[in-house]
Amino acid sequence: MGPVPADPYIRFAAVLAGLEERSLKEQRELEALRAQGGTALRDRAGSFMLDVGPDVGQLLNTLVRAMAARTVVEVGGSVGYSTLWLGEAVRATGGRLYSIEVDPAKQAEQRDNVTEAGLADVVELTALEAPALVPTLPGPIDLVLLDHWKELYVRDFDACWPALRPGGLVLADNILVPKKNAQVIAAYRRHVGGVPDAQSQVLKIGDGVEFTVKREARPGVPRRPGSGP
Ligand SMILES: C[S@@+](CC[C@H](N)C(=O)[O-])C[C@H]1O[C@@H](n2cnc3c(N)ncnc32)[C@H](O)[C@@H]1O
Repeated sequence: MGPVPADPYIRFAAVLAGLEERSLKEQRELEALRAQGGTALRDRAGSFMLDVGPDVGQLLNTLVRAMAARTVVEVGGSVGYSTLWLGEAVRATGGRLYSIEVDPAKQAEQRDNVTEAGLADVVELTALEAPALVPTLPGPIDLVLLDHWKELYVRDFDACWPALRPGGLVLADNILVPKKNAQVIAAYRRHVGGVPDAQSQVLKIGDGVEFTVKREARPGVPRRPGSGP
């Protein structure tokens, strides 16, 4: 590594660019494995970044800034691509990002990337799963990103929801792609659609992101039509 640039944004952008280059290469490898068929893809899938991509990454950064989010939870940090986008924004809001990654090899890479991007002081990396982490947080959560194994979305939505502030957001990635998750994603959307103070909408960005905002409590007022699937 050469001399560390003084401007924190340049450090962040340089690490991000390296990860985007790696992601493009990995997408070509993933396509080749998919074409091979059998278990080739399943056997190797755990070693890929599987990142949200630049459009969703930038959206995450914009939302944290626009909401002045101070407590942000990421479930599924991988090697740190979305972590960097969220982390750069919480540095601007004076907040803190809690990023969960349960794979030790990925978390080690994530730590290197977060440190190299100059974000180690605002990003807390943990292997505590969401139901264990949430009770330890210092205050209400402003924003949650769910981007881990899809069969855990319901469990971890339920872990975060009671701690989310009114007006807070849960974002769930991979709502439209890959199609192999369609059933488990449909079950997640049905679950969230049944939560009385939740209002959801899917955006066709990246692999499809469901936004779920926590509505303010208004006893006796029925849920808005069209909220949820
Ligand atoms: C799709 S990748 C995350 C990509 C990342 N958000 C990005 O944009 O770079 C999913 C990650 O979730 C992690 N994971 C699996 N189960 C988890 C759990 N219970 N809690 C947190 N992360 C988990 C996997 O190890 C994997 O690295």
